[in-house]
Amino acid sequence: MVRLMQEKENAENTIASLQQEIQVLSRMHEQYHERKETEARQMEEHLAMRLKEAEFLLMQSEKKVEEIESVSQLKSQLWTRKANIFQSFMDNQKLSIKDIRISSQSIKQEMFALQMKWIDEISSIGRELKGLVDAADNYHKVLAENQKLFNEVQELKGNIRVYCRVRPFLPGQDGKTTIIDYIGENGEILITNPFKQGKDVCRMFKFNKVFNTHASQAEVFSDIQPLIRSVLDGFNVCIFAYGQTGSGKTYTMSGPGTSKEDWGVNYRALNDLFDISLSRRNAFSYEVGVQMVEIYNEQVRDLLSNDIAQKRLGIWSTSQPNGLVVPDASLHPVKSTLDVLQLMEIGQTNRAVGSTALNERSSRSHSILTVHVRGVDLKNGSTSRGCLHLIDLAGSERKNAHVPYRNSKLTQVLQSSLGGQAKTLMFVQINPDTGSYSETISTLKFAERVSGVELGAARSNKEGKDIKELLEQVSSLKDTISRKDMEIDQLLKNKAKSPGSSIDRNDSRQQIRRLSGTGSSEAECEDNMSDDGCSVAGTEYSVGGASEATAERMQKAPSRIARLFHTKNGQPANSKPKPRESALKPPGRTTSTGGSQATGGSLVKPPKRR
Ligand SMILES: Nc1ncnc2c1ncn2[C@@H]1O[C@H](COP(=O)(O)OP(=O)(O)OP(=O)(O)O)[C@@H](O)[C@H]1O
Repeated sequence: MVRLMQEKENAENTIASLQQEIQVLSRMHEQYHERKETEARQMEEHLAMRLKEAEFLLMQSEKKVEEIESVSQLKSQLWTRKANIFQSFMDNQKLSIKDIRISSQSIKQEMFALQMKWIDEISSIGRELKGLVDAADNYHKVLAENQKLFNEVQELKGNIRVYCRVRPFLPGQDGKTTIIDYIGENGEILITNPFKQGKDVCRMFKFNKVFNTHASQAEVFSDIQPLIRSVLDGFNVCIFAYGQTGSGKTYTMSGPGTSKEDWGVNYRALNDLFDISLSRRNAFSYEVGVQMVEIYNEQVRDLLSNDIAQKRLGIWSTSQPNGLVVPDASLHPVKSTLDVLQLMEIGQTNRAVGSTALNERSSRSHSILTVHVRGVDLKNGSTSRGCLHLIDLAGSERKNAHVPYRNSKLTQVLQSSLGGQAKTLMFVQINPDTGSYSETISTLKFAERVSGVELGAARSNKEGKDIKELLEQVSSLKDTISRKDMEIDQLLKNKAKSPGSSIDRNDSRQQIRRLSGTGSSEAECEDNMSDDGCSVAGTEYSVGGASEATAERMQKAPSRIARLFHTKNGQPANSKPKPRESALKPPGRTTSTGGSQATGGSLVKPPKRR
């Protein structure tokens, strides 16, 4: 029993401990269960969230799939369209290539037909060309004939032409009264004396043409164009404006501005010169050179020289064979109007540099632009030389009273262009203001005298082949003569030294010359020269190698010019000079002094003795 009791007790202890264990285990189980539930809940929540996210992502991917599907659909449509376009382009290209092939075939056929036609035409042109060559042979003859006729017309118009231009009143001079009463169609101009009344109040002048105040620059130039043509035909032409200060000389010669409408005679003349030379380029080749000098206080200065402090330039009595009257002034070759304009600008600048008061100086000095033109006839090789003087004169009232015109440097420089060989155009500029009445009348009187002077027919400086040969012969003869002269002098000296000799020097010289057949006697020469009032006996009038006709002209021109300026001094101008010795006078007689003393033109010659 005890044992049983013991066992019972043990069993009861075991049961109690087991119960305790069961309790502990059940508590642990409950805790575990609770924890698992909590975890399961958390997991559930987490899974629910993930589910939502997955659903969202799914939705988005579905959207994207839709988008991609629509884009790819669009792209595929685009590509299909492009493929269609490309296909149609290719089809078109194929068609065009077919067309091109067809047309190239037809062009080839046309070309072949054309070639055949050309061959026919070329052979017929060849025949026509032959005819043209024959006609071209005649062209030169017709051209020469034309030039002759043209010059005859020019001669009929006279080789000194005087155009009068009336300056309008300037802005601000509206109330002023004009002294111009009437301007006629045929060059008449009637001037009223504002200080007189009754009869003799008006005075009529007549010139080749009178331009009224409204005349445009182009109108004024239109009558001058033929003169410019003459320069290219080998004539010397001189254009200048004369008038009191402020009467419009510069306006007429240079123009008031640089626009084409404003261009004065200078620019228009040069433009025409180059235009005409261009139009003749198939028949003639021209070389053009320019000199520009200024005459101030009777000194000649080169306005185109680099050396500003130029020395006084010498003037040649007769122009040299190259046509230069002032050979030491620089000569600049030019090819276009622009070249000349640039040189003129340099000239103006040099004028300004050399002057302290430019305005004062420019209205007291003359500036002379000389354009030298040498032409060669491409067909027969003959040459011509012409020069164009464009002159900006000093104001007429500013001229130095004690320098007579015929002795002035201006007339010496212009000798070859005022003589019988030249064509001269003078613009008489007048101011319509009553205050300028007396100056205007004296200007018009001078111009009237100038327009009455007859210069004779102008001649061109042409040297044909035969003339060239003659010139060569003449120059070799002149050499022979000068050698003989030296021999004669030597012989005479020897004779004079030998005792008992009493030879009349002139007689023996004439005898020897007669024997050698070298022309006129010296006595005759001296007679003629003194009779003509020429105090520069022994002056050489011939240009090296001038023909007889030229020599004759050279003799006449000086006298005419002397008369021109003679009349200016109020003396009669209608007596004709006696013929002088031949121009081919032996150089042994020549005592040419060069510079201003030598006299190729009568511009330095004293008036004829009466
Ligand atoms: N035909 C014209 N029409 C309009 N204005 C003119 C005309 N002629 C001259 N003039 C004007 O008159 C003024 C004087 O002219 P310009 O300078 O040409 O005279 P000038 O005779 O050359 O004088 P100078 O002897 O001082 O050089 C200028 O203002 C010019 O523009």
